[in-house]
Amino acid sequence: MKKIRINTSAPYDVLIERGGLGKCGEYIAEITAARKAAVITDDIVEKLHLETALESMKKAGFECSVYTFPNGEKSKCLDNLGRIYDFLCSSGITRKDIIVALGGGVVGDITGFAAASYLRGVDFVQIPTTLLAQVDSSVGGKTAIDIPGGKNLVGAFKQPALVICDSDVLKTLSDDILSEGMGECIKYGMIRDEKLFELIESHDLASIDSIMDEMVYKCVDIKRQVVENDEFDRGERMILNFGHTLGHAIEGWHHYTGISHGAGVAAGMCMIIDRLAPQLSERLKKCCEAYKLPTGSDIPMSELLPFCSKDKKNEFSSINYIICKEIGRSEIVKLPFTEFCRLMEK
Ligand SMILES: NC(=O)c1ccc[n+]([C@@H]2O[C@H](COP(=O)([O-])OP(=O)(O)OC[C@H]3O[C@@H](n4cnc5c(N)ncnc54)[C@H](O)[C@@H]3O)[C@@H](O)[C@H]2O)c1
Ligand SMILES: O=C(O)C(=O)C[C@@H](O)[C@H](O)[C@H](O)COP(=O)(O)O
Ligand SMILES: [Zn+2]
Repeated sequence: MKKIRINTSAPYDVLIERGGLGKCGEYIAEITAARKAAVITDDIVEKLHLETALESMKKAGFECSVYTFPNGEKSKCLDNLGRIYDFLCSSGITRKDIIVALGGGVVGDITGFAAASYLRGVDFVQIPTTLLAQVDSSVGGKTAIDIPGGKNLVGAFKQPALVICDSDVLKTLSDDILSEGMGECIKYGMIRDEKLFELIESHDLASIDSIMDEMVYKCVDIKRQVVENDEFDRGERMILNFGHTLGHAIEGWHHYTGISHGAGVAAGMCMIIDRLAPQLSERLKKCCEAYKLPTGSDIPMSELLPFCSKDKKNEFSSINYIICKEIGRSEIVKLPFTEFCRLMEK
């Protein structure tokens, strides 16, 4: 097993272990005195992996109640959040109990926000079951839901008490969902680590499993460094948003149904690189293509820019966007929003 300690305001470990799901009860028992656990998942993960998790948790002495919701980004919404609060309330969850998010980024983000707000805060554990969730959403404490006005506009910072990444669990992912996770992995290479980018570009969707644990470890470790330096996203952490200014806009334009987050990020990275660092375009696009990710979007820029006006990186009438001039090196650029629009519409 590999362990990465995340030294944020509330420090915790990320465990990376094949077969870790079957030991989750034991690991959770080590970090909490809780006896009651509220497990939140979606309907696909429920069928594939819930039983393994519950068996282990019950063996470790937890009394578990389970809430399942329909899979997909549409569930990361206010209505579903309300139903989660009702579930936590009817399950008798107290501040001393534990909430477990078993699923992809959607389960993790909404469960995390419920844990941040229910009773003004209950400890929670992330058991990420998609590649995207293992390398990104389960670590760092950003929790959120979407509202019609934009992506992740309502949320809180709430660090999990533990993260358990089991790469065996990723074997049940379809190629499409695996590919979406690669969007964020490519992002890490682009912003911080040329060697990681080289490792990724020397593989493809069919061969990526052979370097899965190494890749997950490297991505989580980059996220650790960035989040430890800027937990609350006021400076350096914004680099983790590379590709997201336009990516989130594409997701919003599609009403959170037509395109996944990881695919949106890939398209967003390619679009900004095309315009502002074209010398990197060919290499980035080739890498995205190897993982069957989009390298752009047909949506007119004029229809995407209104979504960018709601970006959380905005300050007054300026936007902070992320650019890489070289692979492995990123910078944050602050520009008046009108100037950003002019650059994007070129
Ligand atoms: N909080 C953060 O820092 C952060 C970082 C990146 C992304 N996100 C958010 O994460 C979300 C995207 O996460 P995602 O890509 O995991 O999407 P997701 O949670 O919707 O999962 C994608 C699909 O995979 C299915 N699935 C999950 N695990 C599976 C498994 N092991 N086998 C088979 N199917 C499985 C799900 O049921 C779903 O249909 C977005 O809402 C995005 O905004 C948050
Ligand atoms: O952890 C971060 O910081 C990130 O930006 C990671 C992103 O991959 C993730 O999609 C995040 O949820 C986006 O955050 P937001 O603040 O733009 O909503
Ligand atoms: Zn993301």
